[in-house]
Amino acid sequence: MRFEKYQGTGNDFIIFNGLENRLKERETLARKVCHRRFGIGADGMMIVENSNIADVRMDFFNSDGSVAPMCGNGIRCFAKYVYDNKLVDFKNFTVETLAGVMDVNLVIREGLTRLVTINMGKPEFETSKEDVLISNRIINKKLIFKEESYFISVLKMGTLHSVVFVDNLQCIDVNRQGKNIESSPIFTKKTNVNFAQVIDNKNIKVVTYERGVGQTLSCGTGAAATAVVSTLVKGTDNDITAHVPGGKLGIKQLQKEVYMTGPAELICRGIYNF
Ligand SMILES: N[C@H](CCC[C@H](N)C(=O)O)C(=O)O
Repeated sequence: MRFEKYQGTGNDFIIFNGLENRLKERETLARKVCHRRFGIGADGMMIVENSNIADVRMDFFNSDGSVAPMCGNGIRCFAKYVYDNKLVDFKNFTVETLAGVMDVNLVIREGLTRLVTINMGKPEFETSKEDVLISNRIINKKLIFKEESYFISVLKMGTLHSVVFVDNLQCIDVNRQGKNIESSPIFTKKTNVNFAQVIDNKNIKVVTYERGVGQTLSCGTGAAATAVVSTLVKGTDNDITAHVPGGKLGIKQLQKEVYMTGPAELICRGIYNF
């Protein structure tokens, strides 16, 4: 099967075209193709499918094979893939995801996609019992996970995110502490975890421990969720830069909707034996 591998601020993905291959056992395929030794290696896998409500549909899988409703870095790479492979004719189009229909806009320079802007929609602070057991609204609440206390905010930005602001990210063991929160029993289907630090009114730092993946170099929906909490709890600007280990993402909040702008790059393409 033909594949293309992309990265967006260091979050990397394998993309298959479901329109040319009827892909079965997709969760198994995701686990195998994302494996860093026995597969091609990636944080996630996306499959292009037809949609009745948008120009195209994106099915997203974490590297452990679990399905996730949305992926911010992934949808930027997905948008570049469908445009460059002429599956859509315009640089502004819609993508159906399990989190709803997203508007994407490609910034093309010298015929190449340089940046992609995604309207991620509105953040949801009211979480259901389906996601969080203890309360349906957690904003800057002190909670204890494995005897360590955190001021945590929980929201849906396409997918479920927990945000913890700290004074110094250097003091956080992202893998250990991220895992403790990600797999806490208060989250019925686990959570993505973002540790963040305010640099100034227009810049924040974010490091993410992703549900179903582990620590990544970047998480687009996580950066967006963190920017929203930063404005709410820390009073930072509505238009900021999120500095992630793999690069930078622009996050703008406008009339309650959240727009993310960032890069999407083709790494390679080839044939995957499955
Ligand atoms: N890396 C993605 C988030 C994937 C979310 C997934 N890990 C989940 O289980 O929700 C992003 O750039 O937004």
